[in-house]
Amino acid sequence: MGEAGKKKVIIDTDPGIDDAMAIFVALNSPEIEVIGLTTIYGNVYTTLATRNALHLLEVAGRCDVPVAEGSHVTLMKTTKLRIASFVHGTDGLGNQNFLPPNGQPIGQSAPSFLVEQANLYPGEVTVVALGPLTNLALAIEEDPDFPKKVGQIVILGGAFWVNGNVNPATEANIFGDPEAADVVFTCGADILAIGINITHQVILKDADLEKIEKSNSKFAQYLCKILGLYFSYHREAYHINGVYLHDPTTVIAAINPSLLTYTEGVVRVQTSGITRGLTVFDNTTKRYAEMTPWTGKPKIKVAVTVDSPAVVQLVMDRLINT
Ligand SMILES: O=c1[nH]cnc2c1ncn2[C@@H]1O[C@H](CO)[C@@H](O)[C@H]1O
Repeated sequence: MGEAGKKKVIIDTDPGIDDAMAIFVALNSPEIEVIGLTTIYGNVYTTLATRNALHLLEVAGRCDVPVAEGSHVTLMKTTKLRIASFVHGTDGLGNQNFLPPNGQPIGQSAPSFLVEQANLYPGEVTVVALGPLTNLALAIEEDPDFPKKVGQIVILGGAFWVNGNVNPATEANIFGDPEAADVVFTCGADILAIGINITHQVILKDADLEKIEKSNSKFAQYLCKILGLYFSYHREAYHINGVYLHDPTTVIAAINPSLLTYTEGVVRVQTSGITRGLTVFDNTTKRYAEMTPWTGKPKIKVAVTVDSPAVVQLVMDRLINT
């Protein structure tokens, strides 16, 4: 049943510790109605992403939210995937080995679910994409009018004007399926890309974790169990006493875009060579002498600044006050 006045949101997710935080923030945000989760590989394989999505909905007491399983392979049908279990644990949720969920995904595939919902509520569905963009590229393949029917796509992906987190060139979600990312970025939909140039400014610190530990909220209690591994990974890999809030920041961008600023231009994705997965932004101010692969492609919004304290505060509020 639709909830009047609320933005309808589908979260495409590969849970994932920061995905768990993002899903909880979304479920506890009165501005939006989460109408479904779709799953994808990235932090874990897709089968485990589906299991974790169902599990997180059970933890939240929200088994009414449908889960549609997504692609197990890239757009080019590659089965050789890069899975970030070294960031999230082999179970994707901090190596806690929770009991399997009771729920089941719906029969429909993630791309079909995305197409169906965009047709049901034209212009009204926001897709928050937290993993590689395969499901969205497949939705566009299934229905070429999907970009016109979807409301907005808010993407956690890319490293704009900064180094990547997989290698100096590329960010993990884009690296996961560069061909899909190039299809999505150039599809003509209203797209807001949140790259790690933004999310590396939004850090949940040790002191925030202590506040979460003291909270009695069910989300906070649960997150205490899974956040330890994420903190130790960041200490080791980035030498920081805190964790980057990649996925929660992206959900906040869908809820309250005024906490970020953005610029507009054309984004293409490098699909070969040592820079495979690189996101290259054309600000479209230069009139190049020749046609380029960017020429005539639709512009997207790319976030350039973020009010980090406000985002962290909002994430904390939504996790602690339940
Ligand atoms: O070092 C890393 N390698 C691969 N994936 C990472 C790393 N750090 C974070 N993430 C995961 O990739 C997305 C953001 O790029 C987030 O989902 C984050 O959890």
